[in-house]
Amino acid sequence: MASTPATAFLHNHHQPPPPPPSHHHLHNLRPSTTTINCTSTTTTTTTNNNRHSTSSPPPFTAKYVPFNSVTDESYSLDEIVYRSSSGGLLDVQHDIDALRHFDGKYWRSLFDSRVGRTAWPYGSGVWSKKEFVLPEIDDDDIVSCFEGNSNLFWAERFGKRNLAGMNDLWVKHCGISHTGSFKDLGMTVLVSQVNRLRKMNKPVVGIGCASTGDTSAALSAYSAAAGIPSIVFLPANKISLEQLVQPIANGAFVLSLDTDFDGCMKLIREITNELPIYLANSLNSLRLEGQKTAAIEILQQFDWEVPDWVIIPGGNLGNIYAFYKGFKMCVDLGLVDRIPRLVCAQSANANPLYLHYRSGWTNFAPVKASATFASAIQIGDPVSIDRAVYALRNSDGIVEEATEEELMDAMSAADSTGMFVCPHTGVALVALMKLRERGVIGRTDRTVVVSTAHGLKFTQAKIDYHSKAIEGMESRFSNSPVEVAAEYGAVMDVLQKFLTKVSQAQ
Ligand SMILES: Cc1ncc(COP(=O)(O)O)c(C=O)c1O
Ligand SMILES: N[C@@H](CCOP(=O)(O)O)C(=O)O
Repeated sequence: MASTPATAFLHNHHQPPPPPPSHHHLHNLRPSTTTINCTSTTTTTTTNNNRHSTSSPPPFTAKYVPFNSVTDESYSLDEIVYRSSSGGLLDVQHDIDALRHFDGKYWRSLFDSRVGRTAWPYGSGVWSKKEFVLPEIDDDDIVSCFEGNSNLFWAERFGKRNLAGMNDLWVKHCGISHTGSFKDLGMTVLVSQVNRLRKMNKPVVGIGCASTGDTSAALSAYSAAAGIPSIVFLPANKISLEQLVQPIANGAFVLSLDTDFDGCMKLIREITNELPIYLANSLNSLRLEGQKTAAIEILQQFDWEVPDWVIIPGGNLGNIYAFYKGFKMCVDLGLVDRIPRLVCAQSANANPLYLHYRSGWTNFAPVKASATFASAIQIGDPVSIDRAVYALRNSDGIVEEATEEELMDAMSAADSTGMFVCPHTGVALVALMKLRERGVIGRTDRTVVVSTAHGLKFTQAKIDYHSKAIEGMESRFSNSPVEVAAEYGAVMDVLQKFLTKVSQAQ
């Protein structure tokens, strides 16, 4: 493996020069396949002997274009722009012809060669796919916490017990991550690009977002790592304490606003148009470039076999499109030959996409989202509605919804098989159960449920469930602590009863 130890510390300039321990140096090594540098024009060979081009590849590039529209309009990624000239969404478009200079086998081997390594920045699950993400950024400008590479967990017991023997069920734990949600995947890309823009003296004083708790946590952590001020707009009393403490601890400027997420989103859009604050919500298509790597990672974890179904909880609806985009790019570049069917799962209390789907995609109307235990998806007017509809229509997709009782039961049932998932994952599990019951998803279909946040962010919801404190909810999987006197006899008594009960059940 080629390394540049003498200059290695330069590649992680947010940290002090490295002390002697070798792991710090390792963390900053250049990649082993430096020959596929994003701007390389030299003859290319690889260390793994896959198909390689003997002619010079053109540089890999990407730009903003209007989303799903045929036009000449485009913008450099170094411009500060969130909307097309007609006010529509933007998309990051890669030079696919340049990437096609290499075949699918080449890209698969390259990405596989980077997994689990410490070479800066390719050890990150996002930056291991740098050429598909932000090909032109300098490695020194990247702000990464080595996000991604999350566990794709075989949910064997949940499948057997709760889905009548479904045996090829997987949970992609995107929430087991630096700040506890999938938002890290997109935020590393956005904050890295802002870091670059600031070095170019572009007018960015801080980065801002509206949030239901996870975007704000990721934004404040990555901004703090880069030394960039962050500003977060939170709907007062609508996010969990664990989520609230994250931006506070990371030193963000936190505004608690007497409105809901949709109200915060409207305000941040207006304010980022006026002040030198860069918008970090997924309206900004840069975020989706990072989030799409979760889809590529799933393919990689299945040795580049394509699952039949991927089920994703949806709120502001950027992520469902990010997954579509990741899968589609792998088809376009020959890494795989098809995409999975996508399912978007919503809380019945915040279900504008579900209603739109049920209307046959005829008329979209925002809703007033009401309180839900899946609080991070309490969103009634999703900014990425057009992206979501596009993703679902092009993947033969389905939208499902889950009631409060359904989602809490599903979350708790999953926890009782050894997971510790968030309520949003509960929403996705309900969608799976409904589609299995209707026979849409088959018993042997390979299915991935995307778990979007860490369960530890939602402890109050779990405590309320297990203590049967939720009005009108049976809490059928509750498991509350037994209060018992600290005496040998009392403890023996309850334990004997417990052991009798469990042996009868076995
Ligand atoms: C935990 C969690 N799950 C799911 C979502 C939905 O993602 P998206 O807004 O991209 O649809 C969000 C945020 O909205 C979230 O924070
Ligand atoms: N759940 C999100 C809502 C905002 O979504 P975004 O992807 O558009 O930033 C959050 O955690 O804030």
